[in-house]
Amino acid sequence: MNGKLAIDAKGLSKAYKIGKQKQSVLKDVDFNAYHGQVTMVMGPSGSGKSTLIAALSGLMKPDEGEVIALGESLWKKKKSKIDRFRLDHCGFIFQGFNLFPALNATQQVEQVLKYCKVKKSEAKKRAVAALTEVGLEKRLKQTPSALSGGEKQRVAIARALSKNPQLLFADEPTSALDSVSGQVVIKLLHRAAKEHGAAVIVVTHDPRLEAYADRVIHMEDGKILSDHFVNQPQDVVETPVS
Ligand SMILES: Nc1ncnc2c1ncn2[C@@H]1O[C@H](COP(=O)(O)OP(=O)(O)OP(=O)(O)O)[C@@H](O)[C@H]1O
Repeated sequence: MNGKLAIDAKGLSKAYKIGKQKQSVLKDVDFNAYHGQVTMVMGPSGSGKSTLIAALSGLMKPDEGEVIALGESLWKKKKSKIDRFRLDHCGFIFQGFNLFPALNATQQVEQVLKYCKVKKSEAKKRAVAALTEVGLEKRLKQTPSALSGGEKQRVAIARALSKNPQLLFADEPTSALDSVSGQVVIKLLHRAAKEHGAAVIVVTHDPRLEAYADRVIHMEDGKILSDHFVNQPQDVVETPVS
């Protein structure tokens, strides 16, 4: 599985209307990502990184272009099927953790598995296993208010990993964290790629994360400026950037 194409997008364009003006945010972008790799998307604020992730993950329909995700044309599906695809195959990690304030760490993970129609007893086992994998086996019963920022982000990662997603999207996952917690988080994302075979796509401003990337893509003004493999795997051929 590792080294196989997971997502392949061609000609993505998106413009937002602000009053009567149109702002082009993605301009004919081609993008792909491979199983088992951490692909980092970097670039200045407003360059279109989050919009790209939204188009790749079925959260926001691009005006033009196609996304082939796990061999299926994402935007040709009905909305309900896109939602199902996201639930079944995609994990998300955001800067703000997005945890439910009233639920403890185990319940945060169980909740998502419930939406994925995993049985209650199985969900509990998987939640504990995922939280143990991120080193939170002693914090299973804590609610977010009793957890540090780094621990909250680890709960969010456990929640994403518990579904064993083939596509893992992280948008600025370390920007609210100190450098030690940030490193733990990126190491976990790296492990998700190497051990679970996920295609991990990380949007970040944080240059320290580059050390853990297999590939670094730079965006500017809605376009991809550069795309290079850092640790070139043998069975992947570098794609030229037009
Ligand atoms: N829903 C929206 N409506 C209107 N404009 C939007 C919307 N979402 C994003 N934009 C604009 O599109 C541009 C690109 O936004 P995007 O969030 O994709 O960039 P980014 O590279 O992720 O930026 P940042 O690093 O600051 O998060 C920005 O100018 C932003 O203001």
